[in-house]
Amino acid sequence: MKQYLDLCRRIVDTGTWVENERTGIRCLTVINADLEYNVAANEFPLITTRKSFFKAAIAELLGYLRGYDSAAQFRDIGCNTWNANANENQAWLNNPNRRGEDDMGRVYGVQGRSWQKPDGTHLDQLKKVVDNLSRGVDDRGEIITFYNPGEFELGCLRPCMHTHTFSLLGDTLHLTSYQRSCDVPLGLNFNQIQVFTLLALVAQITGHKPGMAYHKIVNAHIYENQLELMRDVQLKREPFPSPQLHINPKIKSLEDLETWVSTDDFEISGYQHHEAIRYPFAV
Ligand SMILES: Nc1nc(=O)c2c([nH]1)NC[C@@H]1CN(c3ccc(C(=O)N[C@@H](CCC(=O)O)C(=O)O)cc3)CN21
Ligand SMILES: O=c1ccn([C@H]2C[C@H](O)[C@@H](COP(=O)(O)O)O2)c(=O)[nH]1
Repeated sequence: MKQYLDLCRRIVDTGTWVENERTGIRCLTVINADLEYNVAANEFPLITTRKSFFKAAIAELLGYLRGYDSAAQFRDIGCNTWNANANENQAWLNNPNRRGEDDMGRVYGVQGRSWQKPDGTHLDQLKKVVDNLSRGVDDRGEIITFYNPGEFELGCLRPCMHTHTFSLLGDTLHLTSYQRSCDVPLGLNFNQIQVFTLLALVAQITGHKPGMAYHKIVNAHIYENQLELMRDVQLKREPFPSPQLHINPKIKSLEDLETWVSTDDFEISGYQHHEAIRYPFAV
């Protein structure tokens, strides 16, 4: 939690104002932030200086792992975060590749599970990584990347958290996740949960101990219409200790994640938090 608050404080104190053409809202911005989560010690990086709706973040992660491409699929499993980008983003509404209501196009999980090869066949990046790790193999390229510049025009948004690299040292699995653009009040609240949970889940289904998750962010920003709430409300609060995450031990395979797993299989304990803050969202 301290590292999150330090990043917020750093943006407020030292950030530079940058115009943003896509949203029309300028952002107070810093470049480069390195966050670390101790998954081995189960220090779940849930924001405590406001109430965090962690199940929606885990649902979003499940949707990515399943290769979802529609905001309706995300809604069905308890996540509303893609409604606006699928249905209210003017550039995407004007894009002839959009296939109607709720379509997100070839974003995130579609690339992760079904990367199109030049011969027209598809590559399942996640399955390759899970299969190798399950056999105890780390080929130094256990990488899942959602970043496919050749298909940007086929999706509603370029992926923000775009690449995840797994590393196996003995029987301990580590994760390094890369993010190009980060809405610190809203997006990072979800992204911290997702990086942590991704490592915990992949360690569980491949039979390893979870170690450290390293979260590397390039452009970290606060939108102008969020600044006052962050500076004058959230940053004035004292954080509580980290809660713990409990994942249903019956989850044992990628197939389990694809079929029956839901947000009911994730619980937390020890979550003390301040009251909710509703930050504005820039489409
Ligand atoms: N401007 C912007 N910021 C983002 O963080 C973001 C995007 N766009 N577009 C794509 C996804 C969607 N994401 C989102 C979208 C909404 C919330 C959000 O409204 N969170 C609320 C709680 C939502 C709930 O109750 O489930 C929050 O208070 O954290 C979070 C992440 C992250 N990404
Ligand atoms: O997982 C996510 C997804 C998105 N965001 C934020 C970062 C930016 O504020 C917007 C995306 O805008 P771009 O113009 O494509 O950079 O969404 C996030 O923080 N986390």
